[in-house]
Amino acid sequence: MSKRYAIGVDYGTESGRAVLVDLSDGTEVADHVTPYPHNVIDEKLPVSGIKLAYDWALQHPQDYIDVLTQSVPAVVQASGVNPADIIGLGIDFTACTILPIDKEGQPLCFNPQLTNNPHSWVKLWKHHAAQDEANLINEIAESRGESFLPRYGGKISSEWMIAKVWQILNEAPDIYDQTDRFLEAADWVVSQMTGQSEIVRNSCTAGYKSIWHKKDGYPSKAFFQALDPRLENLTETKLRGDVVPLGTKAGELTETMAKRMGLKAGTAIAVGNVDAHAAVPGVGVVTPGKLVMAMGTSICHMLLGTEEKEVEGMCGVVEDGIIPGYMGYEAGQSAVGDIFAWYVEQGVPAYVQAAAEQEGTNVHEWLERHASAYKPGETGLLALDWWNGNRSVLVDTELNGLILGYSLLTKPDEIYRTLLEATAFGTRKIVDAFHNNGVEVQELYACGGLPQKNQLLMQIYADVTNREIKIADSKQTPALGAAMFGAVAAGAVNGGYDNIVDAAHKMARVRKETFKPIAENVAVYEQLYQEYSKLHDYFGRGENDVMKKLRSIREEARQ
Ligand SMILES: Nc1ncnc2c1ncn2[C@@H]1O[C@H](COP(=O)(O)OP(=O)(O)O)[C@@H](O)[C@H]1O
Ligand SMILES: O=C(CO)[C@@H](O)[C@@H](O)COP(=O)(O)O
Repeated sequence: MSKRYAIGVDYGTESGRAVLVDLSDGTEVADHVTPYPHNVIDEKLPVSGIKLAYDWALQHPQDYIDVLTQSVPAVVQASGVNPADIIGLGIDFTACTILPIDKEGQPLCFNPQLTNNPHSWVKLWKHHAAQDEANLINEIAESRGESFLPRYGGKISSEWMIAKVWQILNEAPDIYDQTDRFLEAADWVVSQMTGQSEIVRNSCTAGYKSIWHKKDGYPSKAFFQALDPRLENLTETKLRGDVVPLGTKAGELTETMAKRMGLKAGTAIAVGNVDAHAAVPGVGVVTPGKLVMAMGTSICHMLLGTEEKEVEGMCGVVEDGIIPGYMGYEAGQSAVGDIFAWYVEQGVPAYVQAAAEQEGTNVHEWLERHASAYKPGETGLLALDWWNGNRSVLVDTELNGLILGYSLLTKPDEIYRTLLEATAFGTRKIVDAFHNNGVEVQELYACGGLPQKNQLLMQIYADVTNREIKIADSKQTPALGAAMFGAVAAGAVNGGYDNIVDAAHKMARVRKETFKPIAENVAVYEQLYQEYSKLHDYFGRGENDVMKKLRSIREEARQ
C-alpha cells in the first residue's frame, strides 16, 4: 500500500492552520496558516460598524470556511501528495465558540435582516458578557443541589454554552426565536464539509461546555425551567443532535467541498474536537499523571484520571472527554501570552522598542534575554495574572490584574519577568488543586506557541511547579492530534488507525531536551508562591472586593 496521509485543521483564536501528516510516523509534511480576515471582533461589527459592549468577543463564520479553502489546498499542493492518499481529516477548535444557525444550517449573521444584531454572530470562547447569566446558573444549580455542579469544579463559566444562549434569549429574543440550533463552531464547520442535514455534536465540547454527561445526558427540564421557563425545552430543540465520541466519522467530504479544498470526495471527516484536547494525543499522552499544557494566548491544562474526583475550579471532568477509557480533566488560565502581548504593546517604553529594533530582535525576545539575568526574587515584584479574569480555580471573569512592589528603580525587563512568573504561579494553583485532590500530576508536557518562543518562561514553570517539563516536538500539536483523529475516523482498513492510542504511539513525539527544576530556584519560588497565594485569596475570594467595585464604577462612568 502506498503511504497514507491525514490533514489536521487547527482553529485558533486569530488564525486557522492546516497540517498534512504522514500516518506512518507523524511527519508533518506541509503546513499553512490562514489568518482570519476579521480576526476577533470586539469593538464594532464589520460593515455596519455597530459598537459592541465591553467584554464582547465575536467572530465571522466565513473566516473559518476560508481556512478550509485556502490552507487545505495549500498543504496538498506544497506536499505534492495525491489527494487519493489523504484518507481522513480532523479539526480542532477554540471552545466554547458558538453560533446560532437557521434550518438550512446557515449562520444567522449571514442573513441581511439579522446581520446588524450582534447576537446573530459567532460568540468566541473569550466573550465574557454572559457573566450575569452564569452567576444565576450557579446560584440556581447550587440551591437545587444539581449533581452536575461538582463535575465542573463547582461553577459553570460565562464562557460556556448555556450562559451564552441565555444571554441571547435575554438580550435578543427575536434572534433566539429564529435560531434553529445553537452549535459549537467545531460542529458547524464539520457539518459544512459533510453536508449532512442531521448535524452531529462531538462529546468533548458537549461534555465540557454544554453540561452533557455520558450517562445522564443534559441537565433536567426542571433545571432549565427553574432558570427561565422559556429555556425548558432547550436541549431537545435548539441543542438537539446526536452526541458522538471523539474519533467517530461524522461523514464524508461532499463533492462541492472536495473541489474547493482540493481533496477527494468521500474523504473521512472526523467529528470536531477542542484545540487543547486534541493536543493531548498530539504530544503522545494517553495515560494518567501527565499534565498537558497547551500554552498560547491562554493555557489549557489537561490531565487523565481513572476516577471522577472533585477539584475546585476545574473546568470539568468528562468521561472519554480526551482519551477513551479515561476521565478527562480540564482547567485553564484565560490569559497568558495575551498578558505578555499587552505589556509589549501597551507598557514598554520607547527605548526598549528602539533597542530591540537596533539589535534586530523582537521586543519579547529582548525582554526575555534581559529578564533572564535576574535571579528568582531579585525584582522585588509580585503579580496576580488576572488580565482576562480567572478561569481556574476561582472561575471569575470579573477579577483583574495586579502588580505589587514597584519602585522608582523598577525596569521593564523586571516587569516582564514578573508577568511570566505570575502566570507560572497561576499554573501552580491548578497543579496543586489536582494533585491535592487525588488526581496525580507527576510531570508536565508543554505544547503550543509559547514553549517554542520563550525558554525563560519554561524554566520558571519547571521551578515554580517543581516538576520536569517535556516539550512537544511538533509546533502544531493540536493540528497533529486532529489529524490523528482524522486517521481514526478513516479506520485501519483504509490505512488509518482503529483507535487514538495506536495513532498516538506511532505518530507523536517529544523533544530530547526537557526543563528540569533547579533546586535553589524552587526554594525561592516556594516563598514567593506563598505570598502569591495570600494575594490570590485576599483579592479573589471576597475578602477585598476592590476589583469588582472598580468595574462597577467604570461601568457607571461609561454610561
Ligand atoms: N517570545 C515570546 N515570549 C512570550 N510570549 C510570546 C513571545 N512571542 C509571542 N508571544 C505570545 O504568544 C502568544 C501567541 O501564542 P500562539 O501559541 O502562537 O497562539 P494561539 O494561542 O492563538 O494558538 C501571543 O499572546 C504572544 O503575546
Ligand atoms: O478554552 C479553551 C479550551 O477549553 C480554548 O479553546 C481557549 O482557551 C482558546 O485557546 P487558544 O489560546 O486560542 O489556544
